[in-house]
Amino acid sequence: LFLVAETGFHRIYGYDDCKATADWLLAQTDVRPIVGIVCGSGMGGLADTLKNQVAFSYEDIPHFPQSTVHGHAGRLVFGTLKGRPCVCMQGRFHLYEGYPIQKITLPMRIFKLLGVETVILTNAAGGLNQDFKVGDVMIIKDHLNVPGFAGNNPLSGPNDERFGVRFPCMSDAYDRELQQMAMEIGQELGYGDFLREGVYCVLGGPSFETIAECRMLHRLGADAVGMSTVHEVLVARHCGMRVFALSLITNQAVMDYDSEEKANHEEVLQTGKQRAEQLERLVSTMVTRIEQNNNNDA
Ligand SMILES: O=P(O)(O)O[C@H]1O[C@H](CO)[C@@H](O)[C@H]1O
Ligand code: HPA
Repeated sequence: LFLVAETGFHRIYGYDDCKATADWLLAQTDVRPIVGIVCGSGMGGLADTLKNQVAFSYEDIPHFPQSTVHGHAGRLVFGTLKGRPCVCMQGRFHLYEGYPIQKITLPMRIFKLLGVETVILTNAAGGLNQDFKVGDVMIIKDHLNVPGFAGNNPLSGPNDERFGVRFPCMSDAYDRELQQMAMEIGQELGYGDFLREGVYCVLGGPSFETIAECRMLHRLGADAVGMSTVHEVLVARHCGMRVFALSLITNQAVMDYDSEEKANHEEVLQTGKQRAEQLERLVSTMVTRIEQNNNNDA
């Protein structure tokens, strides 16, 4: 049994497996989602705001990985946000959980085959930009893919043209219209004081960064650092979905040897709770304004 589980863990799933999972899900719900949402650490409350829910535990979904991190419930929730059909991952997967990088991102391809056109990703991140405060929400405008520098890219391996091209462009990874829309909605909702934009840097984790690493990343142009999202963005863009992503700055990255601060996951989850309601309002308002069939040129 152990051997079977081990083999399953490392198997790379292809188009037919993704299609089988998508068809399995579509057979069990009438919801036909046009927006897919991924909840970051401590931000799973977003999924609870969906109406007319049909929810699946990850362990019941064929080929789906399991959530292993506190703050990631492990449920795929279908439903509507202000009348718009959505699917929401209440819990995501990370490299440090030990999954192959292609498996972490498998849900993006399933989203695509469910009919999703726009993906909204949220994450918890450490603030590197010295102007950022804990509780700030950073609209991601670009990323630094550090694991990718070492060849750790979910698009490595044979390319299946049914999903996308061998060499996808990433200079337009984060949809500019959606960034603009988020800024406008944020202003309307009175969130201007804590709404920022910037560059997100992904690392492998699970250890938090050293002081020297934070200083280096900041100098390289990163405004926030985390352990997720970028892999999902690469796969979502590869198969032509529009992407919007935001980071909740849950802690200030430690950049100073005199600091007594220590990064910890409890603080990350706690900050998530404090901003939960505003994040939910921002995302649900965005969903109501996202037009259908906007990604045909992608
Ligand atoms: O990126 P999300 O899933 O929000 O989680 C972030 O929070 C955890 C660390 O506290 C890491 O997993 C980091 O990536
Ligand atoms: N570093 C990396 N990942 C994180 C952090 C951090 O400081 N905070 C939340 N996720």
